[in-house]
Amino acid sequence: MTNDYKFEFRAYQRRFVRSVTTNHGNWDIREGIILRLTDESGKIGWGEIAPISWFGSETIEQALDFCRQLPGEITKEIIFSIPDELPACQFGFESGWEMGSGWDETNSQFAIRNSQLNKGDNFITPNSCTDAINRVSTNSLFYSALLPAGEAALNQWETLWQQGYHTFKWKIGVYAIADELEIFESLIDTLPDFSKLRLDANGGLSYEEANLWLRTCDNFKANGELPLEIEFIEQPLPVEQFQQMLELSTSYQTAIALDESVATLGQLAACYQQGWRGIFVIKPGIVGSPSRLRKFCHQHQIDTVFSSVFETAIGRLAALRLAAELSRNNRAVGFGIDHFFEQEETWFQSLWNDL
Ligand SMILES: O=C(O)CCC(=O)c1ccccc1C(=O)O
Ligand SMILES: [Mg+2]
Repeated sequence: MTNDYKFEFRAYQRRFVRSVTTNHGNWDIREGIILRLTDESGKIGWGEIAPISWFGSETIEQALDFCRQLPGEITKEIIFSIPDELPACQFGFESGWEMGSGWDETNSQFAIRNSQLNKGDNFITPNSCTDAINRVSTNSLFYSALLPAGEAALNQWETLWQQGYHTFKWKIGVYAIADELEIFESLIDTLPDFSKLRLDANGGLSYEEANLWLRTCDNFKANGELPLEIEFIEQPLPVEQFQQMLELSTSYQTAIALDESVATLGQLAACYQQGWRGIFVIKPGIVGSPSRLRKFCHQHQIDTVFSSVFETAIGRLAALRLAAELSRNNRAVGFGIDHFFEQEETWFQSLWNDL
């Protein structure tokens, strides 16, 4: 058998049920690429390329250009030599290969802890990805749910709590800090005991604001009145201010998680080299090559939180597989279903029906 795979791809655009609001503004439509690799024995692997250029990955146009210049038949060598400038492509192609003909190879190399993905699972359709997700999910992972920014969080957590979420993430740095601190106090007062709260600033705080948030969180903790835990503040400062975040991480009790700063594997390695031993948010969809991510995580026992890039079921399965395999410290994964897309059942059929 040769090393050749038939390569097909389709670009997609999907509207979020609800707009995602961060300190960068509103995000309404997810654009990405679904790819299919078929080997000579007919084994199929689906992959997803879901870039977030404002977060440090390639743009959707760069990813499309890359796909368009490839021939209709590609090799494993091509898949494993995609340049680092295209991290979402590295993820999409490599995980597509793993799901198809690389499935046995990667599963024997890296036993999937508790995930109960069946050997012989045949991912003929994305629906089978969704089935597999349910098996990975219910068996080994806790989920964090994303709350809407601002006051809307106060009305949203309860529904999510009833759905079984106990860890919540709330975006900060979106509105004036005085207003957000006030909402924060109400949120803390109303969240049930033993819930966990993550605050994500998306790099949108000033140094003074970051200190104020950390001090406020530390005070809540010191007062001991919190049966709820503030798990961490995520990416308080812009990527360029790494040294300040390093300093903040040693000055406060409240933990800091880097996200934008470690968007790609190269950045992650650089932050580790420069002494970061706090939490690393890993978004597999844009971090780059899964095999190199595995190698890094096995070599350096870093504290990780795995997180979605709001991909569809195809990228989500590959990302959750990595999370189940590489997560430590039992931290909830940021793959809440809060911003799911419209027309979940039919979009794929219409995307691929001309093949
Ligand atoms: O991490 C999570 O809990 C949910 C995912 C999330 O917040 C996110 C999703 C897409 C782009 C950026 C981010 C972010 O963490 O800032
Ligand atoms: Mg984040």
